[in-house]
Amino acid sequence: MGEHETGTKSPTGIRKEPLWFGFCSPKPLFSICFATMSSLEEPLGFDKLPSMSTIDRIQRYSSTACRPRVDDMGMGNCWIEGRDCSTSNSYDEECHDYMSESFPWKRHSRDKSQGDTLGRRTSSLGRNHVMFGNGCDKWYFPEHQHNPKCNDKDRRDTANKYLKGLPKFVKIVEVGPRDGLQNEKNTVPTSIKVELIRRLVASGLPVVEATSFVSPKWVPQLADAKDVMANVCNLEGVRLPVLTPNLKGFEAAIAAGAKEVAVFASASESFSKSNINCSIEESLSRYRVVALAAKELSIPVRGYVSCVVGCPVEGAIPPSKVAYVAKELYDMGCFEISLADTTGVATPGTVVPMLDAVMDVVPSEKLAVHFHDTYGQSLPNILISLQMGISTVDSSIAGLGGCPYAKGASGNVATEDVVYMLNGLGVKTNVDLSKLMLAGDFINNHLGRPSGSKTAIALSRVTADASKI
Ligand SMILES: CC(C)(COP(=O)([O-])OP(=O)([O-])OC[C@H]1O[C@@H](n2cnc3c(N)ncnc32)[C@H](O)[C@@H]1OP(=O)([O-])[O-])[C@@H](O)C(=O)NCCC(=O)NCCSC(=O)C[C@@](C)(O)CC(=O)[O-]
Repeated sequence: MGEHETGTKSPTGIRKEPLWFGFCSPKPLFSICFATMSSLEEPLGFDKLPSMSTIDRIQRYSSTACRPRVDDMGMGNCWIEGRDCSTSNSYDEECHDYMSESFPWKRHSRDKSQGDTLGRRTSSLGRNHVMFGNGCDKWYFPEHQHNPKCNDKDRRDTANKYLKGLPKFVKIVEVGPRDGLQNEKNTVPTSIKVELIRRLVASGLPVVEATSFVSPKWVPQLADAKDVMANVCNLEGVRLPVLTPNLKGFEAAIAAGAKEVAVFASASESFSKSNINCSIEESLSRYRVVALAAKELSIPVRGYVSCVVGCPVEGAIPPSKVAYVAKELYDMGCFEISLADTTGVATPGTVVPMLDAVMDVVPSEKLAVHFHDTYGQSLPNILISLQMGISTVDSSIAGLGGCPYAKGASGNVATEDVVYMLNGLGVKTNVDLSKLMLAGDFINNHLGRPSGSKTAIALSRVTADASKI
């Protein structure tokens, strides 16, 4: 079936006007000081330590907490679980030992005062290695073995138990300029989109989905796709895929300079109809035409499956249906299939069976996950996906996004939050979090509202506090 033949079919059903879920009232702009970012930009993973003032606070708190029996504390134990600090309400030697032994930052603070060994160690470990499962040489605390009180093996075993199998590197596919901005109530000017893409690229992101070559009637926010591409298509060191719903979109994308495209199917019949105005099978026929044309030009095609867990109309989606659509996309030549929880209803409990079904038919290294954060489940969903062997994650700067055709869906998981978590896990991304936050700050300033990233909000508060000291 020819593409245009398919594309001119009369609307089959429940096409609706776009539904907007953006924020309403502009808020005061953020002005973020990054002067001290370098020491604050990473989560406290095993290889990180808090500032000395934080250590002081912890010590102060522990000293007052180590007090004699207090009725409302029940058994008279120290607030520190399992320790009996029953002798004094002053700083207690026993508790001090306990703190020294149990919390890595105590040892780190000692190291720090002894020189820059720790600094060198953390920067060499940095985000580039997963520390679990490969033997003692990669353990975070080399000094640990010299401390007779430390039970190194136990901790290694615990880390192995919970974190082994995580990938060493996660490829982040930034979808903010497309998935994020397609859902904005007010169309963002082309120049702002272009600058956002440039800033995202500058942060080290390897893939930035730039725009969509879809009908401007349905997604007017991205009607400037051609102009956006004209300004970014020559950026180096990054891949800039664009969405193409049919051959018309594909041809326009290639003419505009796109070197990679993405097609988007759905595991929900209803969502397929409301999003692209055709059935799942019709969409797959269109995409086969696109995939064929792309193959002739050696253009890589990414495939999306939407509604992989739930659909706003149909409710729960069976994993077998997701697997079917994913396999069809894979078989037609998509080099990667992104599994999208369009409305953000997934939890790890539903992600596992869905991924399990898809992995039966598509290799895990060809899969990506794409979570929306409607219920705040994105990070646990990503973590469980990584544990299951996924190493490509879609996310959106500042948590921008949503789908005009998915009522109630909130933005994508924020890229800053994903990078922060991966940094904390020691998983490499090659993304510079402080530069990423500058990109987020840039678009938030333009949109006139705070970031949708918890990490960005927290780090900007911390830096603001630090700048007052
Ligand atoms: C698929 C169509 C085009 C069908 O649109 P249609 O109206 O059903 O079909 P049509 O083929 O009859 O076309 C109607 C008009 O659009 C034009 N047209 C046709 N194709 C194109 C094109 N490529 N670019 C520009 N114009 C196009 C076509 O030429 C015609 O123009 P007219 O004669 O009326 O002047 C339309 O429904 C559409 O553009 N849908 C896109 C919807 C969209 O972008 N949704 C958001 C994507 S997000 C998503 O899917 C989820 C994802 C990926 O983010 C993952 C997740 O979280 O789930």
